[in-house]
Amino acid sequence: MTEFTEIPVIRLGTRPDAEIAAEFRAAYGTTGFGYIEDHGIDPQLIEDLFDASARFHALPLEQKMAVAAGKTHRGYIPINSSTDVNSTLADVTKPNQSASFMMMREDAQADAGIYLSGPNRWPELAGFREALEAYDTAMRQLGRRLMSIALQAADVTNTSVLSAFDTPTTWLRLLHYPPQPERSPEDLYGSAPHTDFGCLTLLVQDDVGGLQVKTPAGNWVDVPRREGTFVVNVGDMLHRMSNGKLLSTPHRVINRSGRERYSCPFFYDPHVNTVIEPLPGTGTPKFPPLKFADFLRSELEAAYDAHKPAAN
Ligand SMILES: O=C(O)CCC(=O)C(=O)O
Ligand SMILES: [Fe+2]
Repeated sequence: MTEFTEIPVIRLGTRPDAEIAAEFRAAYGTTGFGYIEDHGIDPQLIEDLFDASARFHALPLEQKMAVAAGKTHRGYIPINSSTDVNSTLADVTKPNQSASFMMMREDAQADAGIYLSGPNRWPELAGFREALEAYDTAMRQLGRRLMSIALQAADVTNTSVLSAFDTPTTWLRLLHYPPQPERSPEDLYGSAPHTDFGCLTLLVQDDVGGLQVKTPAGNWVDVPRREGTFVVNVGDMLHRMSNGKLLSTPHRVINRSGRERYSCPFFYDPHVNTVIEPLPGTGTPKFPPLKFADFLRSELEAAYDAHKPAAN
């Protein structure tokens, strides 16, 4: 694998997809991360989202716990309630030092045949739901465009898998990282080393910093905010679909800035009942087929207290 020292920048705009796909292939075949600029998302939507996030996290704990996330993974996920024990990247024993609000796809009701389906849990906070829904709608379009580019980048010859994104699995996560004490233990993380488990992650963050990406040689490269861009990375499912051509790169967050840090990743994934396998055109399959729901269940049950089989 090729060592890297910085995160590449890819401009979308109105350039032909084939041109963008070539750059995508170069970036995601080596770093697995990129800054995507000229992406067409209205900056006002992002401003409103951060405003909604700050107002939510500032609520009294009791009000946040009133919308605590359960087995459908929607609502408030308090600090110290998830530990990346499945990580093969570090011996993770301490829970992540972050709290978050999770919005997923809005389903009228939970369907037993569709893992994680159900309605969102909304706090009583003026304009909150509206801000998240407007952002989610815009991001789905960008996610879809980037998925299509990613498939071209991986030489996929039959793109019928895109229909698995007609009813996508989406996760909009409003993360809050309190400052970690200067002298906190080495293995205490805002977010422990991990890879993302889905297809694409599109992240906006404030200017506090703390996100780092691991290089093949084991170095950690900082990924600071770059104005007007999203940090976009490939997850484990797209890695498999591309037959390993696009990389799902380990990353982590350590907030030793002394300041509060806010970030908002949007995860764009296929329907949970999709079978994930190397796609036509990508070569001799290096991965066996896998149902996305089965993979998600094992990941969430291992990491999140609310998903442990004994929890309700
Ligand atoms: O907060 C960040 O910058 C990254 C968060 C992250 O890696 C995740 O939620 O998967
Ligand atoms: Fe991540």
